[in-house]
Amino acid sequence: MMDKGHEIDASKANICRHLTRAAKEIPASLAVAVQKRSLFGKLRYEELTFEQLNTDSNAIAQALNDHGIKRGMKAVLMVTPSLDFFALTFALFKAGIVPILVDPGMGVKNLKQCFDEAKPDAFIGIPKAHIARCLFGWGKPSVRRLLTVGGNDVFANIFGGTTLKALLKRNTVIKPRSKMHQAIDYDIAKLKNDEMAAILFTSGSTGTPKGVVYTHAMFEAQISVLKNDYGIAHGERDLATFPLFSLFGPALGMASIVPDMDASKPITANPDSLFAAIEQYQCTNMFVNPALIERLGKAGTQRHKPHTLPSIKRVISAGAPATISSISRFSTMLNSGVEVLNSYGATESLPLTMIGSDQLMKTTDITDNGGGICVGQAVDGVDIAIIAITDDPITTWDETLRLPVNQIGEIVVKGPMVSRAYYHRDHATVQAKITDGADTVRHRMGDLGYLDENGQLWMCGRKAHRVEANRVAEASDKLPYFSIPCERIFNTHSSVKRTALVGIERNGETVPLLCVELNKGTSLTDDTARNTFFAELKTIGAKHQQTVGIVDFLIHSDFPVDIRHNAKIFREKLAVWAQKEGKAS
Ligand SMILES: Nc1ncnc2c1ncn2[C@@H]1O[C@H](COP(=O)(O)OP(=O)(O)OP(=O)(O)O)[C@@H](O)[C@H]1O
Repeated sequence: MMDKGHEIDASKANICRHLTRAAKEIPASLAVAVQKRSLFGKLRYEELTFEQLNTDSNAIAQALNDHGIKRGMKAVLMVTPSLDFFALTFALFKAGIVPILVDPGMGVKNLKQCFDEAKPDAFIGIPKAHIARCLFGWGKPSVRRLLTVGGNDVFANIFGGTTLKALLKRNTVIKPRSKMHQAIDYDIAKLKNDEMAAILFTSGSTGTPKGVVYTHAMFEAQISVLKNDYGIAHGERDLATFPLFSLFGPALGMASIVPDMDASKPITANPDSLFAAIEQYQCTNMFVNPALIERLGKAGTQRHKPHTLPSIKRVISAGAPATISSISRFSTMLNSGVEVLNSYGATESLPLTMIGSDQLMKTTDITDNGGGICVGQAVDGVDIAIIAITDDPITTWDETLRLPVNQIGEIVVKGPMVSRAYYHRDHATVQAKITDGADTVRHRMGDLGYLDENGQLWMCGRKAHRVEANRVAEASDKLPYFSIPCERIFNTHSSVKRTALVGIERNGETVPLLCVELNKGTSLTDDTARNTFFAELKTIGAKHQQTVGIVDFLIHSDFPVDIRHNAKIFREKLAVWAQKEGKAS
């Protein structure tokens, strides 16, 4: 499913071809705008056209080569979204240098592990990233080249590198940045379709983050989906709140408008900055994760005069499950007919399925009754199969592995955006990949779900979060307890904000236990109130086959969740806590 009409030659893959084409076809159009908030709160914007972005990235690619960072090397990129971030990333791709992209929100320990595994040759970062690199010894054994983005020469000298500005000045062919926007040619590296183009780390919600090997063919497939399935066209403007997705903008001929926010902590974003950026550039598209949908929806609707977003034609939500209530609230700011498109996927393969908000609303009843979360139909070119649940590796694909419709199992995907391996994680690769013929690899998502008779995928939680407990006699089957279906049943109680299912050991047996976070303002002050509440939960649980036997409850004041999405509950941590809290209710 390559870009229809633009089939790429297997020996000439490089997504930068889209940028060079846009620079020729729409040179003066806006490619990137970055919002900055001054100390006094005033907003201003820095901009690049497609021609400028193309020229800047050519110049930087040449300067990187002159600095000794060359094709095939790996470079950590820890630069906050800025004009430099865009120009640098495209420069790395143009030069065939492999960027290593990590989510800084994953924590210091995980970051160290990522860098130890990825063995970077170069480290490119803002001053803060270099300070952390020195403090924690990130990449120490392998890094030979350092580059500081922002900051000054004195700082760079202390931390052992040079600044991007100095590098560009030193290069005799290239003018300083302010005068840089003049034609500079660079011979773009042509990578084989299966050659490593980037390493992207997963967020590590079920363990240590894993480095996913990306190829240009995968990026090409993602661009095709965004064009064909999502209908993104040249000339659009995107409010880009996720750095990686913001890079696709210029490759799609769409301007990326980057708001002033910490992309690794979306819930700390100032909604007014985002609304101002949308207004300023009349954005047509928004790429936001569920945490931001929640934050913006609340901020926009809970004010004297509710905010509206009339320029927006499409909202893409991805990365974690969004709640129907937050989508409904957010949608009141949109023109009628504009939908929030919910995407399902993972770092290893994205996007895989999509469902519009109108259709999603109609699935509420099934979700509330334990049918899982509907994540929609597969996008063009993706094949979804459900296989029996096992933690064992599966080496070779066989069609007989497919389970029939409506049966819950592990979600397995095949398609051009599906990665083939983890970087230097052979064990994880064996656990997650299934060979299918000579060239194809299927990816086991580590998620559970089922396909219905209309080909819609329903997500039932992570495989690692299922609870294999002995079912009580009333249960009609011997299935494990699945996290999302069970939790969504209990979440219907009006005092519940969210719940998390865990397994605890009691008298040598695994017992399902439900951790409960109460709605803000709800407190159960005495034992009577608590017992009444637990009795109500028990009644709800007893009504559904999926939850029969869940009779242990614990109230937790604030669930541990990932910083980026504020939605991925760390059930592993809760399980340890619940085990200690012991015999509840
Ligand atoms: N629309 C969605 N609805 C429900 N869950 C989703 C959705 N989109 C993504 N997810 C969840 O997020 C996961 C992908 O997240 P990501 O690639 O960031 O890594 P992670 O799974 O959080 O980390 P790790 O694999 O290291 O544990 C999916 O496998 C799925 O569990």
